[in-house]
Amino acid sequence: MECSSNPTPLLLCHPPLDNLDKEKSTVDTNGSVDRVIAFDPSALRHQRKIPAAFIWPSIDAASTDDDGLAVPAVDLSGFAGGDAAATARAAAQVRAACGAHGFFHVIGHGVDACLARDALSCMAGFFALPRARKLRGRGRGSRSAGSAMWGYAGAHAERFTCMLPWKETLSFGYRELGGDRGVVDYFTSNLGEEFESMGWIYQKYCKAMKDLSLTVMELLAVSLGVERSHYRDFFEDSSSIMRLNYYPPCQEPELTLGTGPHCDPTALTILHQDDVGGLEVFADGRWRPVRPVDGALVVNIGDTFMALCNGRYKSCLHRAVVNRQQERRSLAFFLCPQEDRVVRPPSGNLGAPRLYPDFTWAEFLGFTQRQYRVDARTLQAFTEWLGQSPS
Ligand SMILES: C=C1C[C@]23C[C@H]1CC[C@H]2[C@]1(C)CCC[C@@](C)(C(=O)O)[C@H]1[C@@H]3C(=O)O
Ligand SMILES: O=C(O)CCC(=O)C(=O)O
Ligand SMILES: [Fe+2]
Repeated sequence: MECSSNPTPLLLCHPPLDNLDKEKSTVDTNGSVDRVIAFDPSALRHQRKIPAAFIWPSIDAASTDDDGLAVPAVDLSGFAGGDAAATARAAAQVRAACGAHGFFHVIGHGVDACLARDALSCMAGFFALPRARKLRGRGRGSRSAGSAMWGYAGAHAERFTCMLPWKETLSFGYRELGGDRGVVDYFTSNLGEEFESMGWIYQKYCKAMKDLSLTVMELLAVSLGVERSHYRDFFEDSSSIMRLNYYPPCQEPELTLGTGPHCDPTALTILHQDDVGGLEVFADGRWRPVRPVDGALVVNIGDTFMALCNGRYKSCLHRAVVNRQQERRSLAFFLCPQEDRVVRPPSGNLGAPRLYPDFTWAEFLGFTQRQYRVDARTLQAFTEWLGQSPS
């Protein structure tokens, strides 16, 4: 199973790489472009055709093969309980999946089923609000790397001019700090006091995702033959991104995409998708659905982990398609290193030569916010750009 071949080596509506200034790579803004459209699904619903800005090249859109991707269901309960045979089995499953395409399901993960259900269902209340109200969720205050990404976005129309994704998102940062109510505060200060209970749901959900991602980090270490706590320790002070994705039904789903083809630049993604389906992975030269499995969460390796394991495990191209009939919801928790931590593989058995230079998450995040690449080369392009830039 190979995921590296590239269906569309395209760069989306952005300035060329050479125009980038390394000094500015850690700041949080994305040289914004003229706004072309306000994504309001309730108004767009009444139009027969979708606006041209949402149309993707036919090579990208709607080429789904029905052949679902084989993703193992990795049971974490035995591993977490210290069972040696269960650990060996889980590590072997993860090794095979991550060496091939980087996607697997986790079951027996210990995330409270009611919390997971509430986190998926309560986002409906937010996305049903009038657009002006949702825009209050744009976020304010934080100057940390990536904070330009925080808040509500309708089709990213304020960032891009063409090939817009057919989705609305609400994004916010997550960091485990004393007091642990950063998410609640984000909701109440940006959306209003009436969003406090929703804030608590995501506060608890993010904590559950952080704990789960550290468990997965331990399993990844075991599977790679690295000291068990190595990656867990690295991500203990992580500063992650939580994103709520809402994909409205679309009258011309074969012309557009909910999320365009990309590799997650982050370290690890835990995706909780509803039962509609839409996630697809580019493996063995075609787009293959990852079908929803009740109670399972989808985990995938991102570019930053690929660098942390010197390319042993793959960060694979994926996307989300939309459909005519049903809205779809997904929750993505992106585990990211603390901004200034240096990303480098552990010395020892992951071997030389090094495939990627040292970098920090702040540098890489800044790069991705200027360069959204609809191909599998983001990390490669970043590496080349770092090499070219004066240090
Ligand atoms: C660091 C990130 C940038 C994106 C959100 C997280 C992880 C994945 C990235 C993204 C989903 C890749 C596809 C394009 C994108 C613009 C999107 O459709 O949302 C990306 C995110 C982003 O830059 O906001
Ligand atoms: O919604 C999905 O299924 C995938 C979304 C995704 O890949 C992302 O947000 O990075
Ligand atoms: Fe993704």
